[in-house]
Amino acid sequence: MRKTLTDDRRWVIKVGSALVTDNGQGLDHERIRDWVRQMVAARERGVELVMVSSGSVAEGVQRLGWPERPSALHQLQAAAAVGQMGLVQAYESEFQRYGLKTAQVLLTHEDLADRQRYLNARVTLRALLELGVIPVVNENDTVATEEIRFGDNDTLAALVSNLIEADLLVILTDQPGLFDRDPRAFPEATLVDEAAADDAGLLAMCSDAPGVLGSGGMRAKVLAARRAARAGAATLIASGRDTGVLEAIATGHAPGTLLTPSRERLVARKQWIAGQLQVQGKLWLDAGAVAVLRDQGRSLLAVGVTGVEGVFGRGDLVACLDPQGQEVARGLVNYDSSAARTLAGSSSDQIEALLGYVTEPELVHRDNLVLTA
Ligand SMILES: Nc1ncnc2c1ncn2[C@@H]1O[C@H](COP(=O)(O)OP(=O)(O)O)[C@@H](O)[C@H]1O
Ligand SMILES: N[C@@H](CCC(=O)OP(=O)(O)O)C(=O)O
Repeated sequence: MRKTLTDDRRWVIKVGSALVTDNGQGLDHERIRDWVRQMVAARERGVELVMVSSGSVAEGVQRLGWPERPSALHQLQAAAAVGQMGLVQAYESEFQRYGLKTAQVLLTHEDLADRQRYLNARVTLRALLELGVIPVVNENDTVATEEIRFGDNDTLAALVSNLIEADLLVILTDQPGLFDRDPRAFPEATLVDEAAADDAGLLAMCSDAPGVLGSGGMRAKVLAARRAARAGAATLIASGRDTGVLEAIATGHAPGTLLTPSRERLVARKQWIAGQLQVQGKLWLDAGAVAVLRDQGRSLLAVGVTGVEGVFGRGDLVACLDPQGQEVARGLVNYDSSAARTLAGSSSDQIEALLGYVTEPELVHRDNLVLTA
């Protein structure tokens, strides 16, 4: 029996490019009007809402009269700047019909990687919710270069869910939900009704390829559900083409695929660590270290480290890999990369003799360590 979502009080609703722009033909005002109507109804039942809307590039391409989506970054950035105007205009005027205000929030990966800016974004979003304003979030595509992009708004929506501690992330897309195989290639694929967000089998069901206008495909949505689950949120993947999909959530008959959290909600600081997209280095662990991290929630000591990769400073984010190279955890490291190389394999009481100083007895303290596998 599926968990009902009727008690969820804070939702993030993400809509994909193909939906918002009627498959790239231009903003689908009718559909936007219908989502807004349903969101307003949810608000009246006491739900707080943040929207994450894609579509700036697809809308910009259409407005500029280009025959297809360009591949050059500067053209994508220009298209995003043009299309974003259309997006905010559409949401603002639809919500205005109900006397509600919207706020444009454009975020980059760097904004959320930096702890101070992350906290600022959190305060702002929460202030907007308190003011009864609907934040409409997108990636700040005009300044985000290839290396620092989220790339897909599913990831961004999951991080926004973490920022506002949402109960529910709704990902509206052009499919009725997650199928056991890509329905574009396998018409006989069947819809998954409910699963644990961290179920390892889910990723194998997804092809990486997005639709013509999307960017992350179903894989990005499953990964987003995992990220949201770490902060305690469930994710519903459903068709934005179904009329009444948001109303159905409120009445307990949500269509689509529900991916539920199976672990305890991480504390806020650990959510931020888990939400980071880029690591500065890697620590290879022996099997014993993997076991104590995973099963006993202990700190990582240098004695369990067999190799160090990358150049990083004290306080940077590093990934911890098992002997097969699979990431098992990530955390903020207490020693820089050259000190970590010196300490690898040694016990904590040797730190002073090896380095001439001791900052901490652990390489990564458990308060700064998050299991990711
Ligand atoms: N197992 C799967 N179940 C459903 N859709 C899948 C699956 N694997 C791949 N896909 C594809 O993912 C696409 C949705 O991703 P994407 O185009 O990025 O959407 P959006 O623009 O809404 O973010 C679908 O059109 C579908 O063809
Ligand atoms: N920031 C980009 C988002 C691209 C994107 O993630 O698209 P989608 O996979 O349709 O959600 C835009 O607005 O075009």
